[in-house]
Amino acid sequence: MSKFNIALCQLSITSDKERNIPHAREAIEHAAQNGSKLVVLPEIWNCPYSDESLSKYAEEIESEDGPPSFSMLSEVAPAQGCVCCVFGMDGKLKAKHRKLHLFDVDIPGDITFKESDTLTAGDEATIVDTDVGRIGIGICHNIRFPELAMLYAARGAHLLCYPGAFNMSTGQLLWELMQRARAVDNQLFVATCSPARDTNVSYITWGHSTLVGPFGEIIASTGHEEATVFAEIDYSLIQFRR
Ligand SMILES: NC(=O)CC(=O)C(=O)O
Repeated sequence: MSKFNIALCQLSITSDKERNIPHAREAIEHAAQNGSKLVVLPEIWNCPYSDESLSKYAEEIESEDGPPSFSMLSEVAPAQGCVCCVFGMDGKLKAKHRKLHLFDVDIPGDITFKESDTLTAGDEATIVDTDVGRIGIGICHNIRFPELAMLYAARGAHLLCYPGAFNMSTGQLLWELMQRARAVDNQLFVATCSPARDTNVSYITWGHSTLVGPFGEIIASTGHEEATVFAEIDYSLIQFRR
């Protein structure tokens, strides 16, 4: 498929996992019913982005007793005929990306957050062939590392997908810049998807989920509220730009 529609579901996320999962499902169904063949969800879409939540809400995805987030994605992808990054249209998990560069930040008087207190970094790049092209996967902070995007480009990726949750400090400075830089460095598409902003939590996300084209051009974007960004990807533009 060299031309298709993508949806970036910038979801509102609460502390209630039992609400977050059906809420995400509804957004995926809405996106697919409006013609999207690839649906991207935010980083950590089933729980709040905080050190205390990460292990509490985590799921053992290999377990046989139906981890709820995993099961929902595996059911909805074939039911709606779409790829939910990275569940294929057959409902099978096509790839699993473990965040390579953890986000540890300490800006005095501004933001302190240390993912390495609760998470272990992955050690592999993740590139996956899907019905909607070859996709390189990164999670949030991974977008700051040009080498990873270059590696994906060298391996023939058409699109880089970064579910992410930049915050109010680094988001304003870097979110758009990083996406456009990775796209233009490598002349491919870059899609990002953030949670919607919630100002009542400790880690406030920037939002602005975006699709960028191979010349670094913004094709579609949104603000910080809950929204789905719909856009068309046309891979023939990649050749045209090179
Ligand atoms: N939350 C992240 O992983 C990254 C981020 O906010 C940043 O790099 O800035």
